[in-house]
Amino acid sequence: MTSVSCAAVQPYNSYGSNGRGASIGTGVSVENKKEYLTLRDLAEELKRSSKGSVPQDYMVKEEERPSIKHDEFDELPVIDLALVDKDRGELARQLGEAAREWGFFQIVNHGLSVDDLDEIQAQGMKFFELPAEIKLKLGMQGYFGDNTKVKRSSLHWAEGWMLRYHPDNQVEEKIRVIFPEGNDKLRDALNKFCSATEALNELILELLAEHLGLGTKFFSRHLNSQRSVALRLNYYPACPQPLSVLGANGHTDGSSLTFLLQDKVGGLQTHRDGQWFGVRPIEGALVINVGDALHAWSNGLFKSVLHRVVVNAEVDRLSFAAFMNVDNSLALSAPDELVDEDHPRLYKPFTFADYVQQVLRARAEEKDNSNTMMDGNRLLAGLRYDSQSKGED
Ligand SMILES: O=C(O)CCC(=O)C(=O)O
Ligand SMILES: [Fe+2]
Repeated sequence: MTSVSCAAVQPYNSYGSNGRGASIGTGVSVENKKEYLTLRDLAEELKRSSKGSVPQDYMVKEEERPSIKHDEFDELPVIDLALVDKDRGELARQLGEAAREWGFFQIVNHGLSVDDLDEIQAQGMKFFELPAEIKLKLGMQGYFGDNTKVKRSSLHWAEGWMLRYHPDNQVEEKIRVIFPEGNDKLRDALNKFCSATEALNELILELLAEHLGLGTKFFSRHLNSQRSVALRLNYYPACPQPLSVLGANGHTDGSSLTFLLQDKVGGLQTHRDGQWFGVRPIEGALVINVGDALHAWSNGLFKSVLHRVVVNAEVDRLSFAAFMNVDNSLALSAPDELVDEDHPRLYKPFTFADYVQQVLRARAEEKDNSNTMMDGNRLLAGLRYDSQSKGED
């Protein structure tokens, strides 16, 4: 895979800059930004020195500032996957309704135990706790958190580590960059999370197809050797001014489905009926959301919902996201079964590569760093039949 298609795996997290750069602004007492190589270093310094304030560059616009705190939650559907053996039809109904109504849901009894999840998170946290010089060895392609360069990730008050899992599993190779002698525990943790979520992805795509009355393999048939999976570890250090920053700006994912393991802290928020709602951390659960690819493929029936991350002043937060993407060349065309007079075909058939072009075009046109740029509805607008769009050429 080329680096472009690697970027394609998750447009929000992988493309371009949020334009804010990472230089230390006027608001911080820190003179030399190079002393604080990573965001974690800067956050640690702010924790130590009570006079420090968040650099201007990290502050978000007034209208984007969080109004709901990291520990205020709404109830998303929680779906018990153990139903698969008892009543597959009922499980398909629950998943389908959640994907249509909410675009976000949580699953329990999915096969990864609480101990497995704790171990995965412990290994992930150890990565972010490494000295800056070691993390920086990964370079700007996959590690987001270098404070000395213009920030290339749209994630904001966050460090991130992005690796490809399919095709060609980069886990071992990337681990060797930071641990030349290898690190079996970290490798096993990352591989376990990805392989388990890949299997769950296949099952859930099958159940969602069944819910829509399509052949079981309608969405999952592309999961062959060309399938595309990326892993992202997100680390959000505690921030002394949590209401002035965002851990992640509002965005949708480009995936078909995204599987998220969040820790106990909370901070993920979804947009619903014009408001933001916090996603409650549930021990042992995984959060799943529909991405832009599945939204378009289901003729808009499944929702790709805007989400963001808020941070807090007390405690760092960690999350693992596995993005289940579609192959660049796969034509995403809604099946005839989902099209009738009341549900006209919304999108022209497009490939994921076309979608990536849309994202790049939108980013190039981005003038004001507005977070709505990352809204799938806007990104996909040029691919709609009813658009007057510039996206047709
Ligand atoms: O950390 C989270 O809760 C969400 C992260 C996210 O949305 C992403 O990485 O795309
Ligand atoms: Fe996301």
